[in-house]
Amino acid sequence: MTLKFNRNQLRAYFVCGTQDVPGANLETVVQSALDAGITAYQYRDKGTSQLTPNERLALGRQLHQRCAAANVPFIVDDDVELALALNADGIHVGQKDDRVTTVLQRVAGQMFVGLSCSTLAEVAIANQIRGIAYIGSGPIFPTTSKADADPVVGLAGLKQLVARSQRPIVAIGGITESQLRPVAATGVAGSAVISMIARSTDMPRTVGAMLTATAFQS
Ligand SMILES: Cc1ncc(COP(=O)(O)OP(=O)(O)O)c(N)n1
Ligand SMILES: Cc1ncsc1CCOP(=O)(O)O
Ligand SMILES: [Mg+2]
Repeated sequence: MTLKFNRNQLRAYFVCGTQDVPGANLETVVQSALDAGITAYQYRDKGTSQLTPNERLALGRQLHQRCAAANVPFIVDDDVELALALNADGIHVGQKDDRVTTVLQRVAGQMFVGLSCSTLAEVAIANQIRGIAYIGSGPIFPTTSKADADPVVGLAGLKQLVARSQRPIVAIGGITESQLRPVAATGVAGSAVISMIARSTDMPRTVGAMLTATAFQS
């Protein structure tokens, strides 16, 4: 049985793959983040990842087990067949991935679906599609973690997207601890980050700051 979506899962959303933690063990990093209190984990293994498809599947099984033990949703990025093979709790797709309507039909209610929207036009279209659980919007600030990132949205742009969206929005892209409160003040349900957690020297403090910033959002 997969975990059902609720917007509080977006409060401290960790996105990470092997490419983001060179020289480290992704399982160890994710377990530390779970112990620190993340509310969602997205398995986004791509780009310079050196894993074979079978290795990616095997690692995904291990990561899902760790998330399940912590009652934290395990979300797969992009790859519908991998998400189904892992019985993931959710999948996240972007505007350049499989069409979200196709993904919704393919997963047929087996998992929740998140969609990337970085413009008002994309949000308006998403509002018309039944079944989308949440929206990921960004990059809010410049990022070095995604080579093909869209233009920077900024806090003012994010506020406009929140006002237009009928689904909860999680902000992503270049978010640092000093920006958590200004990001939360736009009305988003939370922040999704790679570097801020993956490179943290004090994960309990970092994740705690994410949770504190969104403490009174729900
Ligand atoms: C929570 C969240 N928001 C946005 C993204 C970006 O997705 P996408 O635009 O498909 O880009 P890639 O991550 O696939 O490079 C995300 N992954 N998660
Ligand atoms: C996956 C993704 N989508 C938009 S920006 C981004 C990268 C976020 O990484 P970081 O938190 O290190 O900027
Ligand atoms: Mg994608």
